[in-house]
Amino acid sequence: MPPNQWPSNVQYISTCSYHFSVPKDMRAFLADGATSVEKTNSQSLVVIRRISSPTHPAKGQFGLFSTSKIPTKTHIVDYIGEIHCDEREDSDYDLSLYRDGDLSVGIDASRMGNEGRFVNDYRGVQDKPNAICVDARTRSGLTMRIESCRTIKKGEEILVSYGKAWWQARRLAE
Ligand SMILES: C[S@@+](CC[C@H](N)C(=O)[O-])C[C@H]1O[C@@H](n2cnc3c(N)ncnc32)[C@H](O)[C@@H]1O
Repeated sequence: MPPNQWPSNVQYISTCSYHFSVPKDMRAFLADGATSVEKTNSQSLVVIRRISSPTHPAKGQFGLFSTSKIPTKTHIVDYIGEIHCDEREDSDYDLSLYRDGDLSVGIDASRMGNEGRFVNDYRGVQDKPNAICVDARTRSGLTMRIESCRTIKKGEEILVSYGKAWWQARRLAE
């Protein structure tokens, strides 16, 4: 069941979907170790909320907020979406998962995803991120996780760094 505030034009999924642009051998590598659908605790640790703070640079959009105190180094939620190898220049929901020479693998949550797609960048909100994106081999294969990098208070927004390259690419496109 999609959580509250879920947009009707985006498919809610709980495991990544593979786009046909992922070559067969790459797909086998990424899915290596996948056994069954991994149960996530996403709905208990985070909630999607509209941002109302007038000073927040993403005011009016949505963000991800903690529902309870989260200790440091805790797996908060997976970043789930469409695993692809084609260009997604127009997507603001595309994270890099893996690179093998010229082949780059991303997770794009613009058309399908889970709560992870609502994580905002810390820039303009606070001095440092309180969470990080890490790749991990889990029972779903190679995935991207959002983990706390310090204790997060109940009700705090979960904020990562998208990386300088992510912002530079968008500035150049403007
Ligand atoms: C992965 S989405 C995050 C969720 C998004 N806020 C939403 O409501 O769907 C990335 C987009 O969020 C916005 N965003 C995230 N962090 C931001 C920040 N620090 N400053 C300005 N905009 C931000 C930008 O519009 C960016 O393209």
